[in-house]
Amino acid sequence: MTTTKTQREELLALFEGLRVTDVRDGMDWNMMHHYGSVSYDIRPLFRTRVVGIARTARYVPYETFVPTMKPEEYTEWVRWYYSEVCNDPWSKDIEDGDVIVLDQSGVDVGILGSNNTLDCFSRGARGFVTNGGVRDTDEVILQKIPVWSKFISQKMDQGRIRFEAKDVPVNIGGVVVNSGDVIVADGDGVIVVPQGIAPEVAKYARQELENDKKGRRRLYERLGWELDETVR
Ligand SMILES: O=C([O-])CC(=O)C(=O)O
Ligand SMILES: [Mg+2]
Repeated sequence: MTTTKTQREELLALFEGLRVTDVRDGMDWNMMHHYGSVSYDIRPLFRTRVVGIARTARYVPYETFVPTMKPEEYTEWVRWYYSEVCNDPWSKDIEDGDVIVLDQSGVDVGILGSNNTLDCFSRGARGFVTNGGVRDTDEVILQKIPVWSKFISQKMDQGRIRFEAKDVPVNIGGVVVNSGDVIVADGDGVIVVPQGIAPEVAKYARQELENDKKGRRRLYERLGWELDETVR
């Protein structure tokens, strides 16, 4: 995994402005046709784009039952659960430019919400990808926090899911994501680029973007349209 701040900035600069489709093409140009595209059922909560470096964590189903208790005892139990069982030790590691990638093992909870996404965002995270759910979505959208998820879930974590490991390989929509991989995400979904091939992928992705711009610029001119930033 890239460690220095400068190396991270250089890596991210290679992908700045590239679309998911350009990066898809750049992977193809490197004979990676089989790899990188996260399943199309993992979608953005709203139209936005992000380029970042993956920071992964895995969560698994909670195996234990919830003891019977009174509502006034439940508040304390939930506090314990979030601090000891479904915690997020990876959040202390967040660096500028991270995309948080969570595997929630198919559990129907909103592991991401209005609070924890904003907290991570304030620490430098640029966006979030989960193969599970997000909740509090009206506020997440209002706060403009980029999230790609499989579904929206109303449910909290306690009694349902627990933290298992951080910085481990995770399977997100059929792609193994490692901490340090490059993540590009936009309205077309999410693509993952293994760090080792990132410069070669970015080079041919850039070629595809420039060809697309050139072609569409000619069509804009034929149509008498004003040129916008997507063709300049
Ligand atoms: O509690 C959670 O795990 C997610 C959530 O609702 C929030 O952060 O607002
Ligand atoms: Mg919440």
